[in-house]
Amino acid sequence: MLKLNVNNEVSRLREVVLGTAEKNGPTPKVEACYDPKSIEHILAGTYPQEVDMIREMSEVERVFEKYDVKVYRPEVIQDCNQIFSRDIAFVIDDIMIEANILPHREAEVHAIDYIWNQVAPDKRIILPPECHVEGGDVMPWNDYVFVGTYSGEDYSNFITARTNMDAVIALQELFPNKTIKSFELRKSNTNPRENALHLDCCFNPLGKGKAILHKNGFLNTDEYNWLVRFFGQENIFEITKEEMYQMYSNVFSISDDVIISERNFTRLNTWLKKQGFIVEEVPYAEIGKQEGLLRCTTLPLIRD
Ligand SMILES: NC(=[NH2+])NCCC[C@H](N)C(=O)O
Repeated sequence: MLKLNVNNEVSRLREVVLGTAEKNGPTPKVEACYDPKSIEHILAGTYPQEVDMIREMSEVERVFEKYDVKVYRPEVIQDCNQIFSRDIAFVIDDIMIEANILPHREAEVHAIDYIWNQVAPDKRIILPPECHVEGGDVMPWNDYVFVGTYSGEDYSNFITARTNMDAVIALQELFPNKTIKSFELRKSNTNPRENALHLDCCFNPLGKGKAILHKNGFLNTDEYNWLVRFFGQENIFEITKEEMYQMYSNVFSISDDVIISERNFTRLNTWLKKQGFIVEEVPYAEIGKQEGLLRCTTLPLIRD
């Protein structure tokens, strides 16, 4: 049996799922895409190649090996995009919740059934079907769980809106001892610079009390300000619209002081090092073309 344990985003990582770009298939048609950044790259002829993405992900695997982190990969499904493992399930405390993911991505979920089946049955949860939720929107943070959502009446028009209020309420019922704190995110199906696809596209809590934040990703200023107060203004690394587009907030913490980041994120990496973090820099720019980065490709199972 797998004894899961994830209470926050930064405690020392022991076991993790890393997505895969194997057999990702050819460049998709625009109509088959579910985020505006992928569409942009298809139209520009710069959509990432499978070989390049496989190479980038193996660099991340190498970093995990260096830190003695056990890595699981999803079972490969022919012609299926399985890069963003973050969204297919998530762990809070010792409970694994299978995501009620965008129907386009449904097939991805069962590629980790072999992990799911190792979790004690009373620790596996599937929320009712009306609860839409993806792991990129869910961040356990000790007594809190931060959740990105969109509750506009036009929710169903947004293929970029993945987590609804039904899920927020269901999570609160599931974890009565935690505070589920939700944040309304800005959504755009067409402009990636105005689209916070998931909470981890505009916010990431780090070790040492620090956090990365992008104000425009939030629809509600009070909710943004709540985070600023929670972490303290002096601990926030505020990113620009362009940096959000580059996925600066989507780094991944192996521990309180070790962070995996993209090697071209110069302004961020310089700041992180100045704060005393060890920054493991990897090439991930090809992965980034599909509106996800390091946090999105990982699904932590066990942290200390
Ligand atoms: N946790 C995340 N931010 N995941 C990014 C997923 C990106 C993927 N193209 C999608 O639209 O679903």
